[in-house]
Amino acid sequence: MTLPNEAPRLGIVRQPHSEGLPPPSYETSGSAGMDLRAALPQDRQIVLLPGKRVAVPTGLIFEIPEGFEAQIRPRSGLALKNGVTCLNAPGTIDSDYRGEVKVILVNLGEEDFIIERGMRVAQMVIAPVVQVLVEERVEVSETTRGDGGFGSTGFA
Ligand SMILES: O=c1ccn([C@H]2C[C@H](O)[C@@H](COP(=O)(O)OP(=O)(O)OP(=O)(O)O)O2)c(=O)[nH]1
Ligand SMILES: [Mg+2]
Repeated sequence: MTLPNEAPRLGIVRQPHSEGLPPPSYETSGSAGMDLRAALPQDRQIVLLPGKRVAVPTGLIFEIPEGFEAQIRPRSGLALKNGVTCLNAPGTIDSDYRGEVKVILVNLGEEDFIIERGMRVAQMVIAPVVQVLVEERVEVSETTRGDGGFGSTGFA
């Protein structure tokens, strides 16, 4: 898939344990996310027991363009088939983070879940971020909603 040359650029630096794994890429031309792979040693699996969580290494360090973030989100197939999801979804990768990106998975299913090298465990969406100035005020403007929330408009 080819993107225009002026598209924002995500820099990736590999750590040794991700050598040989395919880099993140869009699976289809309209994909919002790029899948992230588990950078485990060939001979090491993670057995994620029901109810347990783990930080899965990706072996990747990112340089996210300024003004963007990376969101780490679950894959729906793993969620539906195995009950495995990202515990902190969406995980936030700050543009100034220079450590290894990890995927925090939790097993909400009933069976053990085996994670192997190269498995696509989550997806990452690059999204624009707006940083705001915080202003302390005496009051906020009136609205029709006011302080109604948490189901105040009904459910049907
Ligand atoms: O799923 C995730 C979430 C975060 N991070 C890394 C990148 C992110 O920039 C950093 C901090 O994440 P966050 O702000 O969510 O965690 P925190 O608990 O607030 O830590 P900190 O005090 O370092 O901000 O940790 C990951 O590798 N994977
Ligand atoms: Mg933080």
